[in-house]
Amino acid sequence: MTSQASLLSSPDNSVKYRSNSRSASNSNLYKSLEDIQKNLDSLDNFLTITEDILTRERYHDMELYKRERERKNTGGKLLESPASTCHPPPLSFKNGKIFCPAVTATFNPSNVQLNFEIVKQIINNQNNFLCYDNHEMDEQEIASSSPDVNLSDEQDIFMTHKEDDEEVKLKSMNNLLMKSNSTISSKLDDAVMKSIEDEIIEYERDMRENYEKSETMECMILPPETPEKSQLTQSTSISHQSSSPTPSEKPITNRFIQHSFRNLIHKFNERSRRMQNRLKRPPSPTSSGSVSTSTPLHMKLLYGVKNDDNDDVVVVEEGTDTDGHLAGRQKRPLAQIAIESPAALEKEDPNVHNQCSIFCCCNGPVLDPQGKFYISWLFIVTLSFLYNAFVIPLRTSFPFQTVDNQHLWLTMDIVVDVVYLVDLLFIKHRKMYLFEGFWVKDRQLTRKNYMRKLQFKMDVVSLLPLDILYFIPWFGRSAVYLRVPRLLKIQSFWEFFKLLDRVIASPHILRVIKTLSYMLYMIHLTACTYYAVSFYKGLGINRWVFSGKGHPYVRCFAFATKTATSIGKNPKPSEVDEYLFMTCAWLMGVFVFALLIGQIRDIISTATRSQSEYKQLVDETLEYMRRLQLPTELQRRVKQWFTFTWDQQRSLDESHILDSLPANLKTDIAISVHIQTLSKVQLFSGCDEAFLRELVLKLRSVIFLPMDYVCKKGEVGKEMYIIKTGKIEVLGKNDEVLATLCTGACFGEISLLDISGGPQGNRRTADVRSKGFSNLFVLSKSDLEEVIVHYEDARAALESRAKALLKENANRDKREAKLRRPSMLSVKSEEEVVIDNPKTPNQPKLLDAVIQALPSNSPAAQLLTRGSRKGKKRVGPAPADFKIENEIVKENMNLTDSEKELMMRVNENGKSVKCDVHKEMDVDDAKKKED
Ligand SMILES: Nc1ncnc2c1ncn2[C@@H]1O[C@@H]2COP(=O)(O)O[C@H]2[C@H]1O
Repeated sequence: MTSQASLLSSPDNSVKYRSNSRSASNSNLYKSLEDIQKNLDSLDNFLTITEDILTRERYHDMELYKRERERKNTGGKLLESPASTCHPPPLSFKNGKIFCPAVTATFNPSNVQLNFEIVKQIINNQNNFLCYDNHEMDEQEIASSSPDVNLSDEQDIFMTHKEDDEEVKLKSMNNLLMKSNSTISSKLDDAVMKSIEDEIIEYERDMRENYEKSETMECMILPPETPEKSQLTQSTSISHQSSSPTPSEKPITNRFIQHSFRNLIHKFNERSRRMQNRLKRPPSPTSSGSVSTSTPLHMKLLYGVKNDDNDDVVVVEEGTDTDGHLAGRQKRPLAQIAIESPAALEKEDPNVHNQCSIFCCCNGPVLDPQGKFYISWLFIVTLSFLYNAFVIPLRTSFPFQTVDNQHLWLTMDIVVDVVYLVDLLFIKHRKMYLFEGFWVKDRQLTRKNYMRKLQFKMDVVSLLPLDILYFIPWFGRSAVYLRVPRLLKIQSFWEFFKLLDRVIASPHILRVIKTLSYMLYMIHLTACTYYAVSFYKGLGINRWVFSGKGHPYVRCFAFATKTATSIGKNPKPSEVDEYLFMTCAWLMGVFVFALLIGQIRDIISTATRSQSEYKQLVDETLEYMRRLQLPTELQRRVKQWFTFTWDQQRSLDESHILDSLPANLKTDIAISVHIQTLSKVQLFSGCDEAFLRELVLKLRSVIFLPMDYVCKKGEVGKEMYIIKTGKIEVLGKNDEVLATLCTGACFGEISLLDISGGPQGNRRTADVRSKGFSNLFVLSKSDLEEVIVHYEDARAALESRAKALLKENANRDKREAKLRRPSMLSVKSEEEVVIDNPKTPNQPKLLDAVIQALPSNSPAAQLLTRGSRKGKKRVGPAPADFKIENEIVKENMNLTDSEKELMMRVNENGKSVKCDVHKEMDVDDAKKKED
């Protein structure tokens, strides 16, 4: 039960739900890290292939080098290496793969050759870079240091510039690495770019250190021609570069680069693994149990972009507001985003803090947009807005603001302005919002979120203190129209109605009120305009304008209402401007009125849709039954079922209502709905929580009328039932009530489980009848099997109960059979009775006493003393004297029943007689036993 309680408590569920969405976000991040790792792995593979190819290239270069030397010796021209190109085709790095458009175009991408070609291309690129740098160092090679440099040239360079400065070479390698890194960086996922840069810096430092070390190391280089050389080059250190720039040096360089690459990859891998581990860590209780933490922000790894202003890599955060709309984007330095700690968040962007220090006086909790406080506050803001919305046009057109009362109006104005200001400074920016499914409660972020929104801008503009212009004589205090910007607070009005719509029990009424208020406002505006026009033209100058008699607002409002609702009977316009006014008013009236009427109709029809559907269904069903001329009693019962079901559930099929919801929400709703019943199901009280969660989704509600049979004995069992409300009777033979079950009890499981050894297999073992109206949950056999297969304890509980019931029923049957047996016997004795003589040689004392008591010549005494003949005797009526004698015996002697019985069975002829007393006694005995 405890487990059920914990399962069913709604806060727990909501936490589970939130933690679900958080874990979803985690898993996304986890996946992307896995992808990064995969990419790194493929890079690693790529390097392995590169190493292979480099070995081949080395031998190839050696060949070329030899040939070139021969040619030079013979005065021939330089040979062009087949591998060389004038302009190395650009390489690109994407999704952990390297592309070379020139190569890709000529080879089938699936071909392994493509990879080799790409690798070759890289090698050429690297060689070219190296050559280029070396050429710069030597004027003799200026001509060949052009982009047209080929592989042979490089070898030449290596040969002819042995004395090149080592540092220059190291620089060239650095450059090469930086170039290749920058190419990769530009193509790599932006999210890891920053990390790459860091790694490169680290790498450069390592390389410099290596170089410094290398200077102190011994150098062992053999001439390229010797086979030993190639072996020895394997073991040479980086310092080889400084000794002899022979072709053998290139592989060393390449290996060095590869080594560095591997290092880099290793570091990347480690880093991503670390991130994954961090993600794997279970959430802290605060983060999982409460929506109030800033945990979601830790997960905000979105996409990196280059900041246009300062070239820093920044991250664009996309947020959604409480309504699920995109709340805008935030750019933040990439360094901050990987995994943010709450502390980091606190420190985040101190400038923002300074910029809006005006807000920082109000430290305090964030506000729940659906909480009571916030809604109450919104109500105050809405009232303030409505005040402005009604009063500004009213005071502008009607002469209601006089010198006498203007201080009152001004006080009211100040009050509502203060409300606006408080809302802007203290409330709105504290409102927490949803971001990627998490409530963001960080104060700085809520503030930023508010400031990003249009609402903030409108709120600021709405507070423009144009009222100051009152002091300018040209405007004066009557220039209330200066307060028009206050109407920009309309967003709060809408927000209030939207929130209220979600919170209150009957939103339809609210919607009608909102729609009516729009209509009234339109009429109000028309009334104000009518008075303003009349005043401008001169009150009472003709029949159309306001005459100035009566209460101006009431009269003008009535005029506007008649116009807007097209009631008519308004004074006829006579002049052009009057016609124009009336035309606009009529058009507006028709349009707005049609719109409003339509809206109200929609609202009402939505509110009553399910009821009208129900009515329609009832009508159709009754009509159908009438057409088929079904028995009146059946029709009455169907009607009864409709009425009761509707009263109980306000819907005929509850299941389809939740169809569109995701499974977890459906389960939560189902649990909340069925909590009462499930908590009473003793059978499942010890079962797994998960079992109940699964079970609850499969339950279907059914209603039975009084004396309806839920199932009948012998039927094939296809469903089992849990009683929600009402009483159910399990009937035995002759409609004997075996058990009465009530709320929380289960039945119908025996035939469903098909217990082995059960007498009837999958057949119902008893009739089950609804005593009154009862509401049952039905669980189909397939659903039960589907769930129970995973929960052994639940199956065991059901089976043990089923077996217990079977045993109980079997015992009952046995008892009944036993009870029936004597009666069967007596029926048999109608035909024949067998009496056994006492077999014992010693007569019982009582028998002796009987014999003594009997007259010695009486047949009975003779029989008793001589013994009876064993055999079957036909039963006949007992002689009258026997009965009398027996009566006497009974009366006079204190005999036991069995002795009496014996006596009664004995007659003087030694014949067996029918003995009704016996039968009666037997039945009595059985009854006593049963009792
Ligand atoms: N003696 C009993 N007491 C209570 N319930 C019973 C008894 N006998 C049978 N049932 C229930 O009545 C159900 C009839 O259908 P089943 O045989 O499927 O399962 C049966 C049991 O759940």
